[in-house]
Amino acid sequence: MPVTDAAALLSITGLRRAFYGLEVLRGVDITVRAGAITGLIGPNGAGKTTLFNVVSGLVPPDGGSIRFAGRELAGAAPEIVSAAGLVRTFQVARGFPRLSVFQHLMLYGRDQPGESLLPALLGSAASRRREAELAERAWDTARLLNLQRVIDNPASALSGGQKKLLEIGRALMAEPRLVLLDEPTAGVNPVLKGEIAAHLRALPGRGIAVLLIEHDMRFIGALCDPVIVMAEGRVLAEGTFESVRADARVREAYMGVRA
Ligand SMILES: Nc1ncnc2c1ncn2[C@@H]1O[C@H](COP(=O)(O)OP(=O)(O)OP(=O)(O)O)[C@@H](O)[C@H]1O
Repeated sequence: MPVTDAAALLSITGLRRAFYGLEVLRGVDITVRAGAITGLIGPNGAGKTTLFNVVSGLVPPDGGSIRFAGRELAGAAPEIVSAAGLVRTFQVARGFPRLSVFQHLMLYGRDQPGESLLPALLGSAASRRREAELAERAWDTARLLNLQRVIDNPASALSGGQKKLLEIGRALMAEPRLVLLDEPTAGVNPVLKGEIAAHLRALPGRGIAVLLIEHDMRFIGALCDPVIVMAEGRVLAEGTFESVRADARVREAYMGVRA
């Protein structure tokens, strides 16, 4: 019987998924606490992105449990998962290059279950109120991520780092309790990495827990506690950054795979 952790927001147990007979997730057990920024690391091909794909409902699991905020979400469709407050970002930011930052934020805020197009088209007082609330939230999100100065610029005109921030903003507009961030600093310069870290550090204080995949160990070390290490479709180690870094099994898993 697994020990239940009172502060567990997300409890994944025995999660399995294979592609064409190749087992990519081989019984993953992970607990994510509310109020924490949890790091997920591991060599290429360990199964980290697949784990995000399964947890966010894009890929159904072959077996196992995903309990989030007291609900079983294994196999649930992506919109059910995000409506439950579990929202993800992608390695390569998605979106519409010609839409402005503001339009992006509004779009993803509006893209919520229960949001019907009809009242918006009819222009009822309730839908106007909802639009005004959304606009306020979009501005709040832009300010939180220091995107307010570029709020009217098209997404295509943003720097690589700003695109990453917009991807995070998109997730925040869904009012999540947990965000899954897939390589939030990939391709970003060191100064902006520091800025992204500072923005992420503010999220637990707003009631948003974070689980992030990242290859930049300095970023992980500065931001994440605990750190979970995956290798070959399983969790290999978990603890503080210092403890997993000192773990011989972790060193071995990385050896020769990535400097
Ligand atoms: N839809 C799919 N069809 C077939 N194989 C897949 C699919 N998705 C993932 N895989 C395979 O699963 C394995 C794990 O990939 P995954 O992207 O989850 O690893 P990762 O730990 O995120 O690696 P990286 O750090 O390089 O992003 C890889 O061998 C990959 O080719």
